[in-house]
Amino acid sequence: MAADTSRTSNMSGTDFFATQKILARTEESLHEYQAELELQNQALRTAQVETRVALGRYRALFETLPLPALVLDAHGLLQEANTAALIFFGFKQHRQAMNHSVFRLLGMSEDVRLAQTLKEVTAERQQVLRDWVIRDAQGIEHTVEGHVSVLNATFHLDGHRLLLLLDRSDQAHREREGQIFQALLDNANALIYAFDRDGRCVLANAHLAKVLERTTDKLIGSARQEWLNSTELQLQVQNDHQVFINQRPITVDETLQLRGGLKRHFVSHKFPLKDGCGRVFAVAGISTEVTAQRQMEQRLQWAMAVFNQGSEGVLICDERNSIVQVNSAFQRITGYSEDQVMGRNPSLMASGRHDLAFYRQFWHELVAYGHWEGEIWNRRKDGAVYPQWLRVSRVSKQGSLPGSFVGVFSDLSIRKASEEEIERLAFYDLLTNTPNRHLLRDRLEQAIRVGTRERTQFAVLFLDLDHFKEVNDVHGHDVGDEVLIEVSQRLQAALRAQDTVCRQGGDEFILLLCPIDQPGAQICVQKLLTAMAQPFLTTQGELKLSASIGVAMFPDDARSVQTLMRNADSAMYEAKHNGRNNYSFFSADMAQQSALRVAIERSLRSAVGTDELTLHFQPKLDLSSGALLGAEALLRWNSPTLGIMAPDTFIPVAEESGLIVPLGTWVLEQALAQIKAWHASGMGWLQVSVNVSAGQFWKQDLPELVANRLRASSVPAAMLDLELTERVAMVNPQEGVLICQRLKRLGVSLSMDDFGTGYSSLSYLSRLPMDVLKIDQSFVQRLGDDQHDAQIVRSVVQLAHSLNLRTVAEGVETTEQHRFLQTLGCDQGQGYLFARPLPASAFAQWWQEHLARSLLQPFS
Ligand SMILES: Nc1nc2c(ncn2[C@@H]2O[C@@H]3COP(=O)(O)O[C@H]4[C@@H](O)[C@H](n5cnc6c(=O)[nH]c(N)nc65)O[C@@H]4COP(=O)(O)O[C@H]3[C@H]2O)c(=O)[nH]1
Repeated sequence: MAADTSRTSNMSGTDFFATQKILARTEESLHEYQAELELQNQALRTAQVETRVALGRYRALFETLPLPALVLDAHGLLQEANTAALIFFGFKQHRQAMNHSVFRLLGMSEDVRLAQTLKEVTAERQQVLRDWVIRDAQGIEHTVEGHVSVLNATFHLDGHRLLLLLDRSDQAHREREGQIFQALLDNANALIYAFDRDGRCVLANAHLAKVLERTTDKLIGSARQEWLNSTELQLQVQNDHQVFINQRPITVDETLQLRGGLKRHFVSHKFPLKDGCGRVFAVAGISTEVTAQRQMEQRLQWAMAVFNQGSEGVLICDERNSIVQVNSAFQRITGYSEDQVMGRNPSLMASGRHDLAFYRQFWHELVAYGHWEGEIWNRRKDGAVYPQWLRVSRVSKQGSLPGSFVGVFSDLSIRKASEEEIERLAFYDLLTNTPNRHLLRDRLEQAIRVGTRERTQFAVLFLDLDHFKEVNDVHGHDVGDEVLIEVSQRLQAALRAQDTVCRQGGDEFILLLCPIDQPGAQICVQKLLTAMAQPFLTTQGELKLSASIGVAMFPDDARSVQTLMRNADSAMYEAKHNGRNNYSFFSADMAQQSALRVAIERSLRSAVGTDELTLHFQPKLDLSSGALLGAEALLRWNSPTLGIMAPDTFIPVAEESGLIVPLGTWVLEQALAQIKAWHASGMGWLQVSVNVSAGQFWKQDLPELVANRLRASSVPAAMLDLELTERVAMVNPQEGVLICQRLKRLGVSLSMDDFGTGYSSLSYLSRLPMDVLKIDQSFVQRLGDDQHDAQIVRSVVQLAHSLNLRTVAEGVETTEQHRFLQTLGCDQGQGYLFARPLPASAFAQWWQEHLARSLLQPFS
């Protein structure tokens, strides 16, 4: 300025003024410039303030960013790091972070990607590194997004990169959860689903879609009635409803049966799905298929039913032989409940009947062959020992399943009892419980085998009680049974244990004394007769009995069962014949008689209906007037092989063999034919008596037969008289009375033959509708000699008359007898004195002569 002023003093005024002017303008300009400069300074200061404010704001912004932010140079060295970044990477101070390599911070694994990104990023194009897993200072992994951008010049950081790390861990976590959930859904073997309040499907997994043969998309939003039947639908809706209402999970059994398909079973766990406000918006379910289990359970149930309902007991033991299971039959048979045997050894039921060797063998077979079967005796809980049929099998260990023993058994006691009962019925006499003839036969065969081998002797005894039938008739069958039981006991008591007492039927016993010789047998027989002679005490009082015994010895008398029996029978016959209460050893004579009986039976069988058989007739006369009142038809047999056979010989054989029935019918027909023939020949009607034996009376419908033959012959019934011995009707008195009454109703006459020889009950006799009593010839023939017999005949006559019966005396041989009988009041007589039995023609002649005689001289 001073330089300018000196220059101005040397100048002209104009110049001066000019200069002054210039100076003034310059000053003015300077002022303006200064003002402008002032303004500019002002603006600059303002700008600086603004910049500082902006920088501060940005700094603050940078600092307060909630995510780590790093400013990197082109080499990846840290230039700036906000507080979040410092914390994240563990820097205490800003200084520490400076020039730190970002690669070292973020881990080598992401080097390449980061380096590439730092290179490729431009101002125009930000780069994002996704799914970047980095670790913070604590080593915790974070899934981040790295946003990389280029900073512009404004920040005086040209070419620097800003790296923002956005933590996406939560999102990644959620996404992973979602993926896991989806994977679970897709891979679950259960049905997973959810239904809203309207019953629409809001969730369905792949398995459900597969089961329903639909896609998941189609299932979502659809209603389940589209695939469920009404029953299943109702149940599922109910279940869901329960969850909606109670808001608590439930576990239920559900089924699903698609059309035509198998019914599938599920166990469904259902639970409520709630929204953020706790409201249930759907019910979800996880249904696990249990079809196989249910089928298994069903099979198990069936198996258990079979297990428990069978009649055989079952027990299962584990490897240590402890009981692990038993069935109902086991409990029923053994009496032990399940609790009482669980864990116990089956030996608790051992009976003690088997020795150690038995059980050793049992275990040996079970272990060696895996099976044992046989009869074993065990003890029930009540102590009773009983037989079982037991099958035990060893079940080998299978995988994790331990081995076991399975025992199946049946109670043999009932079977054994029935077998014993059957044996008893088959081989024992029910009344006396002694062996019957079948068992005796068996024992006899055995005795023959032993006797033959060991050359020993034995005896077969036939024992028959004398007049036993009368015990039955008089005292009833119950008393008869009492006596038979007592007899069998006495016989057994009198003999040795190895001897056999067999009731053959009726009052016949067969005894096998083995071994024994003849003198020994004789002693035994005496003992037996003595035993029988003791009085029998019955409910009806004391009874006296005797027996007749026949003995056959092995091997002297016979070597076969049949012959031994037959010979003992013959000997017994002989004993009876010899006066009862007696015994007889078999002899050759008896063998002949026995053979004769066989021959008679054989010949008689072929004689019926031939002229070998004829009828003879013996008259019956009125003892006072001598008038012919009737005739008795008596059978005669002239056998071409055996000769003339007496009725007393062949009638018993006919009775024993049953031949008496056809034979008796033939006699009846012949007698009726003869009556008719005599009537036809002009001799008038004559009553003819026909003998009827027990076989005829009981083994057929006699009244029916008689009615039939009377009708066929047209003979008046009154012309026929039937002679029955008192024993015949008394076999069964009640029934006998009925049969006699039926016969009487036919109009025939009935005579009681051989009266006095039996032991009739008079009370029954009085009920029999008889017309005539025939006094046995044994009484008649002793008349005059024996006062006692005379007394009997008198009593019989009186009895007969009191019963309104006529009397006929048989076997009248002498005039003394005739007279005596007359004095005794007997009505009629029959005997050699009047006539022998005559053939029909001879009888007709006798009849005519008798008529003529009686006309000429009255009977005396
Ligand atoms: N000692 C002697 N005997 C006399 C006299 N008068 C008759 N007799 C015999 O005495 C038996 C009488 O017959 P019964 O007592 O019915 O006894 C009969 C009868 O029980 C039975 N009988 C005969 N014929 C038949 C028949 O057709 N059917 C049946 N079931 N039995 C018959 O055979 C038995 C024996 O008959 P017979 O030998 O003909 O024997 C006859 C007869 O010949 C006499 O004065 N003295």
